[in-house]
Amino acid sequence: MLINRPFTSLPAYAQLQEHYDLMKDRHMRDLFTEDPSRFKTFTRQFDEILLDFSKNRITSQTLDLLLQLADQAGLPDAISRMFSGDKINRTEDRAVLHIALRNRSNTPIVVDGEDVMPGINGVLNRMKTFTERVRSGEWKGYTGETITDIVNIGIGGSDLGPVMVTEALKPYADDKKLRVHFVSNVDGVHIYETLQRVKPENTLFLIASKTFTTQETMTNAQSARQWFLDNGGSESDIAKHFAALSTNQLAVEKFGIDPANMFGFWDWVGGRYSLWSAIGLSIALYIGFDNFEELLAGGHAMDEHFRDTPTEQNLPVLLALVGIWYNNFFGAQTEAILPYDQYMHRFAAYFQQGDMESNGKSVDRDGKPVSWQTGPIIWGEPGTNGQHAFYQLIHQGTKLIPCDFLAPAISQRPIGEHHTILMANFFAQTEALMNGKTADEVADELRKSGKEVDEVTFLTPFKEFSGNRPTNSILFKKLTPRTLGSLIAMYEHKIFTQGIIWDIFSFDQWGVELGKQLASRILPELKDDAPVQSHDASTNGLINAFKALRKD
Ligand SMILES: O=P(O)(O)OC[C@H]1O[C@H](O)[C@@H](O)[C@@H](O)[C@@H]1O
Repeated sequence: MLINRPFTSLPAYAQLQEHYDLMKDRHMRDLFTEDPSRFKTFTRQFDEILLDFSKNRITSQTLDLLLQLADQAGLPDAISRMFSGDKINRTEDRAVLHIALRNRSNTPIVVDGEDVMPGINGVLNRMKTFTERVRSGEWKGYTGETITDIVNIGIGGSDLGPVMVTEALKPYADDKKLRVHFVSNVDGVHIYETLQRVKPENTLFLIASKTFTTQETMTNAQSARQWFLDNGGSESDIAKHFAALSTNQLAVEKFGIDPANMFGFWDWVGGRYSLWSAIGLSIALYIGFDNFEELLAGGHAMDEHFRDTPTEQNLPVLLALVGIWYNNFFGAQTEAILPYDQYMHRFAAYFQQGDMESNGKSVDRDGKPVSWQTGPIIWGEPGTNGQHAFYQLIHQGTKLIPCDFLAPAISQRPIGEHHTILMANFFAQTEALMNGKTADEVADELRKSGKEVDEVTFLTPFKEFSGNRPTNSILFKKLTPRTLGSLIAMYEHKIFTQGIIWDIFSFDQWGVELGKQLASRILPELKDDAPVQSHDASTNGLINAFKALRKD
């Protein structure tokens, strides 16, 4: 059993509340002036990743109290339970072992009396052989031609991870062996547009679904299958063009996919943590198996750091605690993830699911409603695009938005001065958010530019920046597969840590069920034009309006 003590009853919680009263009006500008070694105090290094969390509204005392909070919530024990295969996902009665998928040291991890590592290594070996056969051209389609295009059909965790990683690691696919495409939305537009770009004889479809029952994925998979049959392929050719990534062998066989083309995983892999499993096959095909292994190695290195490093040096724990400070004491509702790397343009979208599906919960581990805030709203876009879109609100709006800035020191595409300019923006933004610009500075500038006294008085409040807006800076050498693996695992463990401290279950996702159930109830009602009356007035009204509108 995990320790579950209501978050607000932890002794450090009350101390942090008192401490918040002392901190809430303190400006980071003053904290930096008072402590010249602040950068040193609040930076940590892991491999080629530097975390600078000095631009936060914290002092050493804040950090001490937050660390006590983690300790009192039983974090060290929770970590060891996860790593040892305990069934910490209680509402689904499952272990949580995405860490086993990337356990490159191969130490046994036992679930229900069985070491899971041989099974994991077996699937990895099959993925490797398959990847090499397809990439080398040895695997032939039904006309004898090689495969040029991979279409991954999946949604949620069976889509977002592979999309994010294949985008982030595009430079590692420079050998242009294969193109990858992703179809997720049940909107027919998505599969239509994708199929426009591929030919049946050169295309390999990966049907990616943990359950193999997800309506969107099954609908898209059936349409892909039909398209294949309508455009030259036959039933007996399916085996050359369809593979399944799933835990559900029966459903895979029922669909008509050769079990030899099925890559399995296990119920202890959560969908949003599954890119490390067979769900990552599109990644391996795209960047090659060696690079996929490097990704796993990076994740594993972060796992060891998370498990073995004292909390005050532990990157995921520190990120989690700083997040809790704003979420639960300053009342911040959201967190922005802002990668200054165009290849990471789906990183925030990926962790939208990672974080919000994990910690978007409102009952504690005893099933009682929580009286404190849990998971934040996660959002973000790559810099510098965000700067010209929504940063105005981050700088001068009424909301406090803690931001993570991420950037590589070395660009994958060093062209002229681009990267230096990009990084100048990165540093300028975090500096501006911290320092702001005082009324005196603004007025002085206006006077120097020749403005009259009245104009200076009028304009000053609009041009003033309060500053004191928190950021973490995460700087790394280069976006290699290994570093990306570590960054992903770092955020995964941040989410885990917060879930433990908030006393919630982070590995189930019951909240996605109701909408699914209702959609399957409504679907038959949409098949004819008869008016419906079985719902509330709004839903009836909308369905009936839709039925009227769709008649041309
Ligand atoms: O891989 P599957 O089973 O198709 O599930 C796809 C997605 O479905 C639901 O939205 C949730 O359960 C997600 O966590 C999951 O990633």
